[in-house]
Amino acid sequence: MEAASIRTGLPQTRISVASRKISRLSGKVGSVTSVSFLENQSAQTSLVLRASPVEKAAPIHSGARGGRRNVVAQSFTAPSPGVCPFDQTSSTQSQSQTAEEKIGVLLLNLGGPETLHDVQPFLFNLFADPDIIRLPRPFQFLQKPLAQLISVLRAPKSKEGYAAIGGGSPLRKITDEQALAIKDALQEKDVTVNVYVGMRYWYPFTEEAIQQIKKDRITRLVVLPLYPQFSISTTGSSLRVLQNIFREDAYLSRLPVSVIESWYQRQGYVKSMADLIERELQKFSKPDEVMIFFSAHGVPMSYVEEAGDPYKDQMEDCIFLIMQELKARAVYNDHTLAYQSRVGPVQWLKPYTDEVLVELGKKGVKSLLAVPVSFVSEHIETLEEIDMEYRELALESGIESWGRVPALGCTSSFITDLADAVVEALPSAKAIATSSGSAEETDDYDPFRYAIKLLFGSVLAFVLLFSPKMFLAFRNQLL
Ligand SMILES: C=CC1=C(C)c2cc3[nH]c(cc4nc(cc5[nH]c(cc1n2)c(C)c5CCC(=O)O)C(CCC(=O)O)=C4C)c(C)c3C=C
Ligand SMILES: [Fe+2]
Repeated sequence: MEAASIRTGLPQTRISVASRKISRLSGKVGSVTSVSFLENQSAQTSLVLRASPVEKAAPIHSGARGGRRNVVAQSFTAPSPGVCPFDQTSSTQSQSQTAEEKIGVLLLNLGGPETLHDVQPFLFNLFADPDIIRLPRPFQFLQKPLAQLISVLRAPKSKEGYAAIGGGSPLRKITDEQALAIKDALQEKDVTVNVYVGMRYWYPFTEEAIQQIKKDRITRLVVLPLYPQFSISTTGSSLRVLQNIFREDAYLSRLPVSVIESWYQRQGYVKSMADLIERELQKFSKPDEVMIFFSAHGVPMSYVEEAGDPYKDQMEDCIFLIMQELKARAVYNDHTLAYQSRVGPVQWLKPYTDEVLVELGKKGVKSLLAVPVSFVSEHIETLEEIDMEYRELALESGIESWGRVPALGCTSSFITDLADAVVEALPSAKAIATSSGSAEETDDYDPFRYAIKLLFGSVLAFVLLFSPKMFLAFRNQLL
């Protein structure tokens, strides 16, 4: 698989700015772009893998909140001959490396509230993320007060959504299942790994996963965000968290790491999506007359136009590849792409899913197959937004026949492909270099300054947001 098939959007400099010093690494393993999230990599820190005959089956722990372990699958042993050996470099470190190799795979995901009680604090974590609400530098001290306010305003609407899908997000359960499936798929390839789940906004948090990785003395780590396409708001945000944790820690900063930045371009993913689409099309009475409607989670337009988020380019590329695969199978349906789930009073990527559905209905489209394409598990936006809200809107707009492609979940061809991506990424794992945080990044550690900022920020946020005009603008968009 050639490097030329990888189209990840933007040149390194723009990505670096966009995702706060998350820099791309040169290495491209198969069709996966491997990245490391800190600068100043040194070949001197690469480690040698040695096969170990010892294999110890370990119990499986399902991650749980509040300090319970989030290793969803683990066992310690050496990689397969297919992965091993790695080239030994000239470093002293590698020469002294004799311990068995313990490979970790860290799955990154968004996380979701497990109960209705979790919804507001989950939303707070989400909106407190500077990669989700990107405030200009002078206003960054408003981040947490704003997050508090927006999460409280948004919570009732979100709760309704989560209540409609059973009272909580299924994300954790599905991600745990995917972790186990990836572990098993790797084991079938004779690669024994521990798989960890690190969520960005809810349990098990990424920080917990990293603590477990440290405890387990993992010696090589592959980071696999469960987002096919890269966005500053998803993969970028999770990598920023990792970057911050890794650079402060002596063990972690020496750990060889490979990050699979985006993988929508992998054949296994594209073919698995095409399989699902083909299968769902067959459920319609006239399959070739069905409009294939790709619905992606949106991001604010400014992410793409100002911050250089490659998400839109990657999404369009992804749809192109899936349609190309379908054409190769003689499936020539019309298709379209729109963006869903916008939040707040700013412009998001267009066209918007709801508006396109209405237009298609007006144009006389009668059969439509919705394909969620930015996420690989069922979640609130598939189960509630697409299956309930958009379905109803489509039927009201004149569409008579509605279908929806399920999320990939644990589809075996897809899981096998992710396992392949891990194997391909292993050789390019590189240790990060330690560097101290910038003034901006270490700012929050001064509790006194933090308290003053929080107080001042809260007052300002409330004054701004409770001015009738601002409040109404926000409220109308959030509720
Ligand atoms: C590729 C996927 C996603 C992108 C890009 C993304 C950006 C993004 N999201 C919000 C705001 C919210 N997202 C919420 C839930 C949510 N988001 C994603 C994925 C992406 N988000 C998923 C999979 C989920 C669902 C998790 C689950 O519990 O099932 C929510 C909460 C739900 C709601 O109230 O609608 C919010 C809010 C922003 C602002 C953003 C880009 C800046
Ligand atoms: Fe989202």
